[in-house]
Amino acid sequence: MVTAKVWVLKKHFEGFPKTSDFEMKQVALANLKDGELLLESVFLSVDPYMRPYSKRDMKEGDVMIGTQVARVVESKNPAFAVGAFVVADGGWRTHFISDGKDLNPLPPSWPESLPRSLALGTLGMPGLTAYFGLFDVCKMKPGETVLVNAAAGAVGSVVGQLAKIGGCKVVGCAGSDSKVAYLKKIGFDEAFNYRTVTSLDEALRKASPHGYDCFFDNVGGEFASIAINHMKKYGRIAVCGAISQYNDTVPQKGPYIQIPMIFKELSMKGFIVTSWNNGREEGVKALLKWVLEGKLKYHEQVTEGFENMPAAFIGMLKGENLGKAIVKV
Ligand SMILES: NC(=O)C1=CN([C@@H]2O[C@H](COP(=O)(O)OP(=O)(O)OC[C@H]3O[C@@H](n4cnc5c(N)ncnc54)[C@H](OP(=O)(O)O)[C@@H]3O)[C@@H](O)[C@H]2O)C=CC1
Ligand SMILES: CCCCC/C=C\CC(=O)/C=C/C=C/C=C/[C@@H](O)CCCC(=O)O
Repeated sequence: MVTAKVWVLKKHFEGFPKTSDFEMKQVALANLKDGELLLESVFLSVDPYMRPYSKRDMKEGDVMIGTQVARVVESKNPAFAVGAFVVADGGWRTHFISDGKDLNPLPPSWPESLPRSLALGTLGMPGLTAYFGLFDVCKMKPGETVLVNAAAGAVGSVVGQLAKIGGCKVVGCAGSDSKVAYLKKIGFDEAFNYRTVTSLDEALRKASPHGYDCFFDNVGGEFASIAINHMKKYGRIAVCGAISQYNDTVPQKGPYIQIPMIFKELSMKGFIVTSWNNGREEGVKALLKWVLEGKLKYHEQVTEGFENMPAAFIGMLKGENLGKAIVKV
């Protein structure tokens, strides 16, 4: 009998999550039934969505939601051989049983040169978010100017590079000078540290005096309220996330956006990447091609040890990650 370690939400978050909000437990797994398979997590993802989704979708005592790259260790399901790797949404668990229905197999042709953890980042949900958000929501065109915040993160760093591949000028912001240096290294035309500039308004104007055609918003809040005034006429805003608001105990009250929306005749669209689940294969194929061509660089913030999942999650929310935050079991 296999005993899994799991992390449960001991107490709903109030403001920033604390390690005391989590509790590690041990769960004895039953023997496999026909059609089932036993999976062992190899890499686990920590993502911003877990913060707001935990409030909406979880009750105290539930196993934390999340995804992983897992290896098949035992199988009574002919579609999955022992040793195969899959992306699963098994939550924060070291081992779990699946009936095979909600698993995304990694292609057997996965290049040996690439870490399988990329299936949680650049070649997975965050990378697909950038891909579909930029091409289908922003509808960027060559020669345009693209703005992206949280630009050194899992989604933002892909957005900026895809925009460069698409022939655009790219402006990004991040929360440290080292992240800003990384952005310039991977090809951003302009980048600034939003925490240290004296004026966001001035920084946005200096980076692109004629404004922005596309704004890929990962942050929301005050930044978005200022950035909207720098949009060009007929600009497009892809509302991807609002991480500056996820940990609010009292909702922020921003300026109202109707005047610039009307005056500049802007388009603003919120989106969730799972709406493109049918396009997953197309997206991963395109992203993989660019990675193998060296046009799409990736960086992973790897935390070692299942016991460190809460710390990795909290660290990501506080900006301690460069690129995709993952936990290596
Ligand atoms: N709509 C969708 O389907 C999806 C939406 N998302 C959203 O995209 C955004 C980025 O996700 P992801 O790339 O996975 O995460 P990241 O890898 O970018 O990590 C989160 C980053 O957000 C930044 N951040 C945290 N707090 C603040 C704040 N108060 N103000 C400004 N920046 C902040 C930090 O970077 P910094 O150093 O720059 O502060 C931190 O590193 C999130 O809002 C997420 O919810 C992600 C996936 C799918
Ligand atoms: C409850 C309010 C939510 C407000 C918006 C918050 C966050 C947006 C966001 O970050 C959404 C992310 C969605 C991610 C979905 C991930 C998993 O469902 C599946 C990913 C597994 C995979 O296919 O790789």
